[in-house]
Amino acid sequence: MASPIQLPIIDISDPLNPAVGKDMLDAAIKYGFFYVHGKGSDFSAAEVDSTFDLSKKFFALPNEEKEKCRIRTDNRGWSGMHSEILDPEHQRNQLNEEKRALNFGEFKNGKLQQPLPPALEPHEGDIKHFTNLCNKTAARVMRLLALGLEIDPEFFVTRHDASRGSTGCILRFLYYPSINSPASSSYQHDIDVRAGAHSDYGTITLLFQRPGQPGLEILTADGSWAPVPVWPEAAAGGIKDDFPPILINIGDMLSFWTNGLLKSTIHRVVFPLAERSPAGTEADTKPQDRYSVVFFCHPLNDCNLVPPVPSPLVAAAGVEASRVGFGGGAGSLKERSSMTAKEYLDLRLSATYGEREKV
Ligand SMILES: O=C(O)CCC(=O)C(=O)O
Ligand SMILES: [Fe+2]
Repeated sequence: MASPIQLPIIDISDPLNPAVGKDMLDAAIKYGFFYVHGKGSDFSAAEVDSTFDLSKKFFALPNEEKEKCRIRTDNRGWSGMHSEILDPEHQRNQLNEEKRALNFGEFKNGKLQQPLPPALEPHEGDIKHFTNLCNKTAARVMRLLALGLEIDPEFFVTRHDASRGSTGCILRFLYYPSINSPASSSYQHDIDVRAGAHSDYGTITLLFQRPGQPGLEILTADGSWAPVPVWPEAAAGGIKDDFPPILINIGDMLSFWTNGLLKSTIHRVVFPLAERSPAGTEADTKPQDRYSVVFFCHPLNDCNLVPPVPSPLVAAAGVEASRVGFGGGAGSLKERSSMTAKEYLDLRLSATYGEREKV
């Protein structure tokens, strides 16, 4: 297995700094992944902590409670184990996709458009607040990417402005039980993963992780899997964050929209290496549950992704778009005169959740 990858950590406190935009763009082209410091983002450690507390509270509820908000075709709600197969070609064992998720969709007049279990109802405002912060920090990142691309810094922000219509944005709580939990006791490390290899569907994704709960890996250019540290070493120097830096990745839609210039990198979540040994042989290793909080950013539903982003860099890149938009069958940009964000997302979701309508 590859050693942990060292991704750049970017200070987004000034979202109109062109030099920072260039650094961010370089990382988006090279890795499709980078961190941003919590300092200079819109989040405080307390806001991140309390969101993880809420997630823990939700997943600890009895299943009958969670059943009330089971996920439907609109991609909102709770999914228990094995209801999402991200990598159907390679996953076959029952333990695959050993994760639980709760997806929150859009708010209208301050209200979520989906049922919540009673335990979460008093926290609807907190969830809205956290979603707003995600949108604000995403806007910083999008302004910087636009600067890097040498286009109007508001290009992406106006096309993601939820006050102008509906978007496919999702805030997601994830919970992966540890390897020692009864459900995962038949674990086989060569085929069992927590979340299968996939790329994200939207434009950018924000990922919040907890110290001591690693597991994310990205597929590198040489075809090996590289672990992505929760708290990268470089973060220790310079800016002192009080929660792990936020990991940002480019999704398929932004890759498609930039004609493949920005990279949508395949990633997965595994049981950390130290845990993948027979129980009892690694005395120091305490298997950990993993909680993560993810925000998938999507443009307005009717935003047209064709023609591509009007950047001289996109035009100059001349990427042949035969497989841009991995996984969704989006095909070549050249074959389509129009593709809205909603059409694109529907293509991706039907590939991942094909069976859900029958549940
Ligand atoms: O939990 C994680 O670290 C990543 C989750 C993820 O990649 C996803 O939900 O798309
Ligand atoms: Fe992902």
